[in-house]
Amino acid sequence: MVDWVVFDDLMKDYTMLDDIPVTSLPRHDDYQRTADWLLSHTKQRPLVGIICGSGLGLLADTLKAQDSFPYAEIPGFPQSTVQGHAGRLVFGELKGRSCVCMQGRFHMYEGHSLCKTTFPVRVFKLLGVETLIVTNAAGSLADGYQPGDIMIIKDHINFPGLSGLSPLNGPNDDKFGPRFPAMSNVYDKDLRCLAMDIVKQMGLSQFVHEGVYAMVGGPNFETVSEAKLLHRLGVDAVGMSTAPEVLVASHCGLRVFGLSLITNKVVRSYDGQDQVNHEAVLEVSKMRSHSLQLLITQLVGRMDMNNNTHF
Ligand SMILES: O=P(O)(O)O[C@@H]1C[C@H](O)[C@@H](CO)O1
Ligand SMILES: Nc1nc2[nH]cnc2c(=O)[nH]1
Repeated sequence: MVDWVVFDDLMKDYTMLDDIPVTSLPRHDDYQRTADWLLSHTKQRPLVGIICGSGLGLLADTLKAQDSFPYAEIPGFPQSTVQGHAGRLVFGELKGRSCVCMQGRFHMYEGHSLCKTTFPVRVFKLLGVETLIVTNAAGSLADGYQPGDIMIIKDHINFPGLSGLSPLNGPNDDKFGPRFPAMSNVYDKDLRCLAMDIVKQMGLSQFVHEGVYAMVGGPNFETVSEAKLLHRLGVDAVGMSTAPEVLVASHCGLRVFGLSLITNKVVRSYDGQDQVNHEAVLEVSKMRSHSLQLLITQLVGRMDMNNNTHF
């Protein structure tokens, strides 16, 4: 079993762009062992996996017939350290459909390697999950977005990925997916259309957009010049997560749907006193998390199942 304390110790001498010590990367058996432990501790057989972003963990509390496990009790699972991320894996039903929900995710800025931040996604795959729903808190660049709005993610720009930081670095495990996965249609179009339909029926169209999410490394928020750059590049919302999870999910054939909750406008002017902070991010997440929960619940209830790619 992968021992994350020993793993972190081994990794500390390596910058992420240097040679990663291949022998210390998690292997298929490590993911399988964690999945087998979970399958032997719950009767749920989830087809949908959900990753809750900052302040968005309340969704997990709405699952029916729950079995929940603190990350610390799950063999091989990493631990989360960020406020607003409870650190529990919750199994249960939404609209009668079996789901597994990460109440708290892992971020690169916590000091985790990317294969560690995405460890749960491959465990989901081995549990039988077919569709991954990712959520996050994000700052908006797009004109017309307001704090409290929801963005259906159409595509992403993975800045760490563009500079060589990928959870898929190292030998490829063909049991999970191909060496060179395509990413051109990574956010499932049918699910995006279905979500827009639900949004209209819920009367939320005014608050919901479709746009491009960019992942930056964090943990700092953007300088004004960085914000201007992101805006010019066509980024609608920026955050510090999601892209690596989506990459690993797509690599192993999971269908992906993503939502950003806009918690703040990214400051793009030197005038004014506006300063974003994590507490404000959590506050706004809580304010709108109910609409986000309803949207996800409806989506899970209406999505078709058993139709994704298997390797
Ligand atoms: O886990 P997510 O991406 O929702 O968390 C966002 C990005 C940072 O971790 C944090 C900043 O407030 O919120
Ligand atoms: N990078 C980044 N992440 C966020 N998460 C929530 N708000 C923000 C933001 O403004 N910038």
